Amino acid sequence: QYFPHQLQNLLEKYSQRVMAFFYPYIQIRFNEFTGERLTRSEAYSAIENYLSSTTSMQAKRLKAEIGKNNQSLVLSMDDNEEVGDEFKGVRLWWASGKHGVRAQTLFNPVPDEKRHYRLTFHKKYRDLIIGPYLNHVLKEGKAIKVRNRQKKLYTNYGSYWSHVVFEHPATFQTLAMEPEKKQEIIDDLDAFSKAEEFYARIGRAWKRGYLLYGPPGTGKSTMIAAMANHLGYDIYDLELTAVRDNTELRRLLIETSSKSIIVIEDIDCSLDLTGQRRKKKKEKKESGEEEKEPKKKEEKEENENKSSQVTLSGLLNFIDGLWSACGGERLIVFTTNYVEKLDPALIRKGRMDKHIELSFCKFEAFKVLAKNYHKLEYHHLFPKISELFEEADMTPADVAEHLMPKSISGEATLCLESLILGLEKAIEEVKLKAEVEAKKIEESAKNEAKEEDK
Ligand SMILES: Nc1ncnc2c1ncn2[C@@H]1O[C@H](COP(=O)(O)OP(=O)(O)OP(=O)(O)O)[C@@H](O)[C@H]1O
Ligand SMILES: [Mg+2]
Repeated sequence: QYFPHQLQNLLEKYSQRVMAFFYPYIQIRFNEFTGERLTRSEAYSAIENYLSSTTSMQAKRLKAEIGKNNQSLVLSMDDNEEVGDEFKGVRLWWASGKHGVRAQTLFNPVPDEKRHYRLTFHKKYRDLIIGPYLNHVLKEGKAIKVRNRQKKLYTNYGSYWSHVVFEHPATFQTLAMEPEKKQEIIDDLDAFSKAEEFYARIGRAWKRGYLLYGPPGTGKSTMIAAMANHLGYDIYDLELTAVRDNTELRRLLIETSSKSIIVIEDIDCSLDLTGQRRKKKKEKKESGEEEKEPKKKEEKEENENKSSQVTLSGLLNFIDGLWSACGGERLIVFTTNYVEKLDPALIRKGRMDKHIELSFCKFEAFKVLAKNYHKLEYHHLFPKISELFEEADMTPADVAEHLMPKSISGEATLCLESLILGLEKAIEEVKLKAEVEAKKIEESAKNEAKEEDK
């Protein structure tokens, strides 16, 4: 009161400077609830996730909650705990705390405890921390959230998506495949999921197309599940035959969210996609030449078109058209049993970035299954099985069938013996078939010779 006003101001200013001199740290507070309407802050929850990965190692008092998928415990720092972190050699500290308790009222149903995180660091690293470090924290935190979130499986009934919780247990670890090939796919997926900046720089939509092909039971659908589990993406299983026309297709595809895999199974049979475009060309040609088609055929085509009018060009337009660019990070996966039947336009390079062949089980892939099913690293029957795999074509699905224990206490040896019988039978069948074929050819050759004689 006795101080002149100015003097008081001056004193405050200097005391702050003196403080700053002895206390060379900067503190930033991140409140849980922000804004006038007190919504939960995105930064706070990202930090919470980020810290959950490091705190469980460091902090001594933790809070545990059941995660959203009802399976795992999520650990976070308890109130008033502190943990350290390091970024490019710079030490910094995170502390959790409570503040400004406000009474809960009828109109203010926000919890009366308000939490915050406080970040402390030396002021000479101000630029490094406020820029790159906080960006890193937010990005990591969001990535962890995606990893922990519940994945969904969408299916279209007609023109609407409906979803169920996606809980397929398949992972790349349980997938039977040659190790190098598997690793190549995993690396490819990882590179894609981290390539946001790259795609932005080259000016392309952040998406990637895979074509999985191979005989039935070789693990195409299983691999899609493993991809979704690996990346934490949702799956949109698009049933093309239920989509009426291109407009509907476009609507469905616009409704898909980022971080998802759009799957079109059995692309060769889900539509007469392969034929339709050619048919149209033919029609044009024929009408140009003013040749009238027989009526019956026209009617038949009309009927076909009624059930589904999605065309190959409609699909292609989506794949590299504008819609695919709205909101990035999507994988598009086609599967087929007959790659050679597909229209070249659909699979030309640049459209489907990666072609993956899933094929018959070989010994390396079998070893993965033996490990999964029986925890076997080695067994005295392995050399024999290895030999048989050289000759036999058996799908992983069939091999898995043999390895499936027949009883709870199922013996590994029994399963392996059953597999050996199966492999021998497969080889036998191939030989028989070849013999029958040879006979047929022989006979037809004989017949031809006879006719020539006549
Ligand atoms: N490579 C594999 N690794 C592990 N299990 C496999 C593999 N391939 C097939 N299986 C097993 O066989 C079953 C059928 O496999 P899946 O449905 O993935 O085959 P697909 O290639 O999609 O066949 P289709 O062409 O008929 O759709 C699965 O339940 C899975 O357990
Ligand atoms: Mg399948």
